[in-house]
Amino acid sequence: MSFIEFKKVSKTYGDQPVLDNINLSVKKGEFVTMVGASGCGKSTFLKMLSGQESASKGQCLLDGQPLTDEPSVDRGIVFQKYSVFPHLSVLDNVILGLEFAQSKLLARLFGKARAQAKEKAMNLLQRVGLHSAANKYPHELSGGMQQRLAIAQALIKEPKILLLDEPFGALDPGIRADMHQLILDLWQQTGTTIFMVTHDIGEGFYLGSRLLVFDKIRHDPMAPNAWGATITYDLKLNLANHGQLAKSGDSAQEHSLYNDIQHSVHATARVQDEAGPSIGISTGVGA
Ligand SMILES: Nc1ncnc2c1ncn2[C@@H]1O[C@H](COP(=O)(O)OP(=O)(O)OP(=O)(O)O)[C@@H](O)[C@H]1O
Repeated sequence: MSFIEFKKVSKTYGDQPVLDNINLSVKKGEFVTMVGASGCGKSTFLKMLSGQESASKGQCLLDGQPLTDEPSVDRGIVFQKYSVFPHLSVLDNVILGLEFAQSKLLARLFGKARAQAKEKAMNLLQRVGLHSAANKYPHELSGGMQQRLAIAQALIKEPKILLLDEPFGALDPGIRADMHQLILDLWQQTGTTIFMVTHDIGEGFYLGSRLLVFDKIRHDPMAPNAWGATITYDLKLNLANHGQLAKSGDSAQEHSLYNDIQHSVHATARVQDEAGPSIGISTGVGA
């Protein structure tokens, strides 16, 4: 049975279609990266996975059950902009993740439960390279450190799914490379299923075990918002090369797909920006 399944899912906001006929089946432990032109519904898709938004049509299933629209410890979320609490220390930010999960009423743990939470949080801070900053406050951290903290905060609950919305988009290239290694290490250690939105197609190829492209297959230049996007490419990436692709020089096939995807995403972005006649329609390529 699939771990996550979307069956004929569509999403509209008011009368604006955003996503159309999404069909997807994901197994436990996949690392799914998602790319697409700005505004084509990638964050909306993540919000449906997180339960913040529900489908307008179709079914979203987790372990065969409809996804609930309540925040759940099943799902940890990290956004592009640092989503940590400024008035709490690094350590308390991570412990808070557990407090919310374990003590829903008070969001506080006491005594032995807090001591255990502290030990678990320190272990995780060690794994993300922040243990020596445990008593600092977020404003004392660099951007990369704040994203490490946000990832630790999401992972402390041992979520079944980690949702990442452009988590490295605001970071310098050198720090991004460190974060790539960190997220690949954590993925391999935890076996968590990851969905990650990125604007960087190369990052999508580099990190993912599977890459989804969201794009519109129908465009009306006079009404750029008339149609929603769907999944136009669903690529299983070469696991033998996983994490090495960008370094080792891509395989010819993946290189050519990279170019096709870049072309179609840019064409859609151009149509949306200009609402002009230069239209690129992507042809779907199955995995
Ligand atoms: N809560 C909402 N109410 C109404 N419209 C919304 C809402 N959230 C998103 N939209 C619209 O849905 C469309 C898709 O937005 P979404 O943020 O999912 O796109 P995206 O692909 O993640 O974009 P970006 O890459 O720029 O972050 C946009 O036209 C946006 O304006």
